[in-house]
Amino acid sequence: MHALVVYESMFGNTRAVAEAVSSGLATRMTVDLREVGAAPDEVDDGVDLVVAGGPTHAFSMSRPGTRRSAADQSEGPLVSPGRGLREWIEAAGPSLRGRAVATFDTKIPKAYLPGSAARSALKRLRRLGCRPVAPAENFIVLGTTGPMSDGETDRATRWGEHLAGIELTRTAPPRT
Ligand SMILES: Cc1cc2nc3c(=O)[nH]c(=O)nc-3n(C[C@H](O)[C@H](O)[C@H](O)COP(=O)(O)O)c2cc1C
Repeated sequence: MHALVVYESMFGNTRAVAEAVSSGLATRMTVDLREVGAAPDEVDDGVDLVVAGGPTHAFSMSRPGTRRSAADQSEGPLVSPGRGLREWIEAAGPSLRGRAVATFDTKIPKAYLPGSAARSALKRLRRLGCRPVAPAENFIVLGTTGPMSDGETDRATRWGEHLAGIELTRTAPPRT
């Protein structure tokens, strides 16, 4: 079983979540972890599960303008200086059809900031003919540049373990 984990991150928080999810998946699967700029536009046939995550920007997945705004708020180079998750999903779309997928995001838990990159990504993936294996998952940051809320990376590892379990169960050959 093989998983592809694709993440977008401005300040490093979503990258930390993606690494933790990957370590959870790796308890039962081989894992290829890719920053979105280095993710393949043509997803290999051998990939059993695609997990995609990014930061919530303006209630959804990032856009060029929100990434420029993030760059203005950053003291150093961005983790994902190029394209975002939205653009990767569009590019990889044809090769994602029929795949098992799960999505996650990072976001600030404020009532005046509804919306979720993970939910938007899952909606788009479903329209492309993908098969979601879990609800969109949010991981909490305490401010725009972080840090992650206490315990969130551990929870991300457990979520990765959970996903690996779902996928293994669903694709296990029938008992004879
Ligand atoms: C331009 C911009 C817009 C944002 N909009 C939202 C939002 O609508 N809802 C939210 O919960 N967080 C929002 N945030 C906070 C991001 O979710 C936060 O920066 C991100 O989770 C940090 O992850 P990263 O270090 O991987 O980029 C926004 C951040 C930026 C820079």
